[in-house]
Amino acid sequence: MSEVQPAQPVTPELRAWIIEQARAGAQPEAVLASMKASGWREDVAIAALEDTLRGFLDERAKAAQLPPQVPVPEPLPATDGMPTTLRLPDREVRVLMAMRNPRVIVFGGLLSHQECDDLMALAAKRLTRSETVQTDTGASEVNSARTSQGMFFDRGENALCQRIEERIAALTQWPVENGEGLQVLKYLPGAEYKPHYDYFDPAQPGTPTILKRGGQRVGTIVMYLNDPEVGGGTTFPDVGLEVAPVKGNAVFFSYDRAHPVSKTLHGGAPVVAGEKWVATKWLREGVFR
Ligand SMILES: O=C(O)CCC(=O)C(=O)O
Ligand SMILES: [Fe+2]
Repeated sequence: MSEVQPAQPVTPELRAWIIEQARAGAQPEAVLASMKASGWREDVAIAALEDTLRGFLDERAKAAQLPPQVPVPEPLPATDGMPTTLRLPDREVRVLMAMRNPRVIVFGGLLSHQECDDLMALAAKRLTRSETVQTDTGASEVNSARTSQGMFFDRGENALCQRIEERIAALTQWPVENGEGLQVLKYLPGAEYKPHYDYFDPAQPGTPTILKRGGQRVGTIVMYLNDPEVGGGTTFPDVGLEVAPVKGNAVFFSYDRAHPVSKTLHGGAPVVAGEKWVATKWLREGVFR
């Protein structure tokens, strides 16, 4: 049982001193040690440090014009130890790799091979040269950085889309209603998707219009529907990561700020041999209608 102690007030002088220490490059352990040496209880000192530094960083982020930090989907439990398998209501999914910054998780067997084949067959009839949202006007356009063919399903358009959407909602603990419809892309040899961010650039004039429908994108899941023979990995150039496109597997990543500090620059590497098919699911901050 912990003793009840009188509250120790975090005075403006103490806050100023903490910030001064941080600016001078003092290690948190050293700051904590000096606070303890001058009579602070450790738990109270930690809370005072956290609170002061968070406030300081929030102000600096605003001054640096960083977009606000927003909640993001998170598939793994916050408990210690990474699970190797996630038991979703309708399927067991393997965890193959996880990275903290940027948040990237690779899943094994998110889709069955049958589901991949069925999704490709449904999409094949409707493929057209890929378009991306043009952020200066909000309209769609053919973009030379994307040499794939693509199509969009509406959310819940058919039983297969519904099943995949519900599985992804369970995986990411993010409501089905906050998801865009699935996008399917097909790349032929030589085709690629040059590195880009999936969030909408806050500096572009068309972005406020796009954000009226569900807010920012905060997470992406790219599902691999087939095995290209060579090439076609999903690259994250800021951290030198490339995810192998393996049928049924998927890569998840999230971005809590619509800014390059998210380190979520990513692209589809050129396909060297064979075809590459993916289904992409984007998750929004709010309800996407
Ligand atoms: O094809 C890939 O590996 C990446 C696809 C992608 O970045 C997207 O659909 O936004
Ligand atoms: Fe992307």
